[in-house]
Amino acid sequence: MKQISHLDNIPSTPGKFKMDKSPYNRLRWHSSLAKLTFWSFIFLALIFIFFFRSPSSSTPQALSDPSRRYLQNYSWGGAAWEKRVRSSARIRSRNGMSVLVTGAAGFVGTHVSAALKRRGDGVLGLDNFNDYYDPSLKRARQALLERAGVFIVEADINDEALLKKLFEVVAFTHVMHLAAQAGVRYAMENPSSYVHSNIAGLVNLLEVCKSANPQPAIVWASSSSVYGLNTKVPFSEKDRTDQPASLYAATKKAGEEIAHTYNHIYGLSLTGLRFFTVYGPWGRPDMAYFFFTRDILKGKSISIFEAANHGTVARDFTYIDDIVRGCLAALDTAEKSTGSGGKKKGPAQLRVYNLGNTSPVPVSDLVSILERLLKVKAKRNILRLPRNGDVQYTHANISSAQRELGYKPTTDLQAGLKKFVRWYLRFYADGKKSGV
Ligand SMILES: O=C(O)[C@H]1O[C@H](OP(=O)(O)OP(=O)(O)OC[C@H]2O[C@@H](n3ccc(=O)[nH]c3=O)[C@H](O)[C@@H]2O)[C@H](O)[C@@H](O)[C@@H]1O
Repeated sequence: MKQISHLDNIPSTPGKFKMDKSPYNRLRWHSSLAKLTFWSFIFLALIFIFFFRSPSSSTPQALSDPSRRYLQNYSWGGAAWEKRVRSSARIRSRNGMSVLVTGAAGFVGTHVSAALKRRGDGVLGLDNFNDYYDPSLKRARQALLERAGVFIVEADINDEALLKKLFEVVAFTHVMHLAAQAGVRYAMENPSSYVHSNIAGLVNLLEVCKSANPQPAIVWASSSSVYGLNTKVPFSEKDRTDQPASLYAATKKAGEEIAHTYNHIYGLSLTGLRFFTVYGPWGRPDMAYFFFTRDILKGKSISIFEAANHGTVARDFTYIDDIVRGCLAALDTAEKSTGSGGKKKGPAQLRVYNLGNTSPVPVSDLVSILERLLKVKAKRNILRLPRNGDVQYTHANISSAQRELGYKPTTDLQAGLKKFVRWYLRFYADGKKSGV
């Protein structure tokens, strides 16, 4: 009876479940309700399992699939957010430009953003702060830029809605596209992250740029790695680039072809810059000069690669300030896109330049310079160059950049590493940051 009195408290529902006052019917109604509750529970449980456990659901997949882990739900939008975006992108000098810098919390992105801001250009940063390397270094760069008045929007270049919104809020004249999955050897560990950022992300960005009105001019980071197995040195832009040695190089090469397509069809002005092993303060901890420094200081042995028959492995190491000057010159000489409003009005500029130092240095010499600067002897472990994407030698011919951008590198490896080491020791001085 207690149960019946309990049922009495259930509000009457119209139609099928209309209550009858007889005790017998009440019992029957009770059993129907119990069944209904039971089956509703099963139904809800199935829905829960379908949406929250199925492989197509975004939450678990975002965790298990490394290529999706950057597409988190970043919060953006709203009046205050738009105000910050506008203020960061506001031009403060005569003839200045308004630049969207992707990968702004990255090594090159931070330096380029700061340099643009210093001369009065409007700069808005974009970065997904992924954990390919220690995100706290990216956060420290972000803090540096914030003090300079550059706001970094936290989002992935694959986020179409966000990119569209940014172009609605600001009529960017230029895009400096530096967001990418970098690193040659990591491509064997996480290939999909290269496709996600360097191909899908690039296409998404170009799609939004081609529809923007006005269309911006785009300067973006390609790589010396596109020369791959090319043996003709120094590497000139006209040399073959159809033998990439790593998936990373292949995605950068694909980027150059994709750039051609968007230039051809939509009139986007596009300049690709082939960077040669860029190093310096605020650099990337996944690069050899950086982790050699860390490991030498820790007394850990370092692996130095050599080619067959003790062949020298060398790089055309290029100092960050030289690269920044090259990037700014590429932006300054970029012509307008010609497809604004959806109709291409004529051929648009399509360029590619080597930005190197023109003086390759063997990796073993790099280590000797570090030993002198750190005043610590390295524990050298000489290894045969693994077959994981590395090439033996890079050397840039920079005559095109010299002629057309006025590019002239001025910092040699000794001077550049001195600045890097000074920064490194100061940045990690408190012993709290690991350097990785
Ligand atoms: O300029 C480029 O195209 C590329 O430069 C670097 O790639 P990489 O030149 O391979 O730079 P590191 O990874 O710093 O290697 C520098 C040199 O040290 C050597 N190395 C690397 C790691 C190691 O443990 N031992 C070692 O001897 C490599 O073989 C290479 O010759 C960047 O990581 C790429 O993102 C960039 O696109």
